[in-house]
Amino acid sequence: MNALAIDVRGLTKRYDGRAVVDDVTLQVGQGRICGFLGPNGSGKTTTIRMLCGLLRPDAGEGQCLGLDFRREAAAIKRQVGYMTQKFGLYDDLSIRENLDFVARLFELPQRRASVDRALDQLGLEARQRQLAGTLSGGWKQRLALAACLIHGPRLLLLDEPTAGVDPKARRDFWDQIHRLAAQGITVLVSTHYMDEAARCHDLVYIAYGKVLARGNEREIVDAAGLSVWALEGTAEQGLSERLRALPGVQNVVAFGNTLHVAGRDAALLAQSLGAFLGESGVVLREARANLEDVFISLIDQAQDNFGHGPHGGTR
Ligand SMILES: Nc1ncnc2c1ncn2[C@@H]1O[C@H](COP(=O)(O)OP(=O)(O)OP(=O)(O)O)[C@@H](O)[C@H]1O
Repeated sequence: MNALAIDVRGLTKRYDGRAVVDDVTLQVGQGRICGFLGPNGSGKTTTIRMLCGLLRPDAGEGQCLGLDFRREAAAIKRQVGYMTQKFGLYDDLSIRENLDFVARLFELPQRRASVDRALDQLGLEARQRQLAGTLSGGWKQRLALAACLIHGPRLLLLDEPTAGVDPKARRDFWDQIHRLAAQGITVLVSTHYMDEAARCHDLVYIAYGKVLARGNEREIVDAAGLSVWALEGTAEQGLSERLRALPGVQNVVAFGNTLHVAGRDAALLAQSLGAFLGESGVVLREARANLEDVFISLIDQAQDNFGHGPHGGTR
């Protein structure tokens, strides 16, 4: 691995005695794109805010950009671009005015040149006079990214940067992220989109504040040891529930017209499905687990281990 841009251990944050980030270790190599995944309320934003010094951790040690992330938070902030979940720029200022405002906040010595560079980098020159409030979601995200980049950060912390953005704009955004990483900028990006997870070099999956999986896509899928069968082209009512009730079936996920039936005990799963097939006449084929199968299985397991709520979130 390259030099580490993020290297923290034991990161912990408690609210009202409850650890919402619990002993998290995070290492991201310089110039890498690390996807940060997990259900709603799993602790991604809290982790990101601790890394850039906006929130004080209750425990944890380590370095961000070679600086002690607890003691040297001010110096880290100057080298980090943080894109929050919510668009935080001024709707009634133009693109250029917004970028100029951010450049002033950073007290950049050559403000005009910095703004011009950011406009050029993100392809925003032609729209520079347009009011931010009139931009579509995709262009707003582009402007937000330009604002993050204006002070020349070495690390980008992006919190669900493409939520609600259409596929073409998301693809453009990710092409830009890859161009930045190729220049040596490190990116930690939270996302709920599996296609975006697949575009990251490394992934970290967190639930209930704990890291449940890490590695690249292949490593995570292999480590999960999930056996998956695909059932195609059936729209039978209630089939998912019947499959879910079989011994050895951990989860059933619909992908369009295909159902993925997954379990950890391959032999038991095959046996159950074999018996079920005989009855129903349904055709199954063995499939390779994908990231979504694995993450759904991980969150189900996490709910058994330390969750209390119903499926779908940890809040
Ligand atoms: N200031 C706070 N006071 C109390 N609880 C908080 C506070 N901030 C966050 N939490 C709780 O901490 C947990 C983690 O929240 P966080 O926003 O980090 O999750 P997340 O993974 O970013 O979620 P999402 O994907 O929905 O953005 C949640 O249960 C949240 O309600």
